Amino acid sequence: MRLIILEDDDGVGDWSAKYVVKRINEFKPTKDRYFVLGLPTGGTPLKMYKALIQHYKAGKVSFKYVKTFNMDEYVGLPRDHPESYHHYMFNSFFKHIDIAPGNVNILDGNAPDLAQECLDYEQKIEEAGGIELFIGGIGPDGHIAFNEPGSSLVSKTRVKTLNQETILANARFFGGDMNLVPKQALTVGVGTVMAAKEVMVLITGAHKALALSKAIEEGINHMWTVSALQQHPRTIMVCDEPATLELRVKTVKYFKSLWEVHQDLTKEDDTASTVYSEYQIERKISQSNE
Ligand SMILES: N[C@@H]1[C@@H](O)[C@H](O)[C@@H](COP(=O)(O)O)O[C@@H]1O
Repeated sequence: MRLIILEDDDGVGDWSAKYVVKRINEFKPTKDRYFVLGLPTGGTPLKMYKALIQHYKAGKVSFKYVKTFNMDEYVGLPRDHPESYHHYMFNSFFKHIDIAPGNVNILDGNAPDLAQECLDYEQKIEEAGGIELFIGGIGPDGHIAFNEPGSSLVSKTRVKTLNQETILANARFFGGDMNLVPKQALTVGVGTVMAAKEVMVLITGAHKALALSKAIEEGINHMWTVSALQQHPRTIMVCDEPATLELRVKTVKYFKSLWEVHQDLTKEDDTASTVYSEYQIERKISQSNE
């Protein structure tokens, strides 16, 4: 597992966006070979989405051959509700980039048969060839997606009842009123995230410090579901300084000593630059046709 420690949440947004750009460009997606990206919601990834939009506008990346799968969605919240994850994703990211709507996948929390919706979602991920890079966020109780404490670590996409802590944490998005937060959600499972080829988790703020320490310094435990990632061969945790408050000094020192190596992870190589220019050419052609 890698732990990238940045000064603040701006640093986390910038670093993670650069990493996504690099991974997509290195993959060189085409119409016959899509890059499959797993995406989170919440306050934490907003800066990454902003930075990705800037990279897209600067012609550094295209999402034309990218398929996305979101982690979760509330049950029973209308799709156009300002706090639905459909609404969040469209407004914070999708409407600003060149992704085709048909390549966006978000669980439908209003589906007539929720269990079937979850089975179909797993099927769609499989048909897309599996997730290349799953980006996630965590709750202060260490849940990944909506895999609350006690969730099975091999779980797949399913309906989950949210616990009090999550409802309380998310009440800030519903005018501070816990009663307005949906009590259930559809979520990919821990096993769904584990099946991705690579996972990147974004963690910012002192309120996530205990969860981060449980995730990396203690054993795998279903009460801190993000800790399952210790068994994933390719995981990157990207955090800010406040999130490291509960870590041991030697843990922080160790990961900081790898800074040079970590910086290299976002550097584009020569081949990737060639891909940029292909995108740029394509963009120029389509702009001149507009
Ligand atoms: N289901 C979402 C998670 O997917 C998200 O990671 C978490 C953290 O959100 P925030 O980034 O706002 O702290 O919130 C919710 O519980």
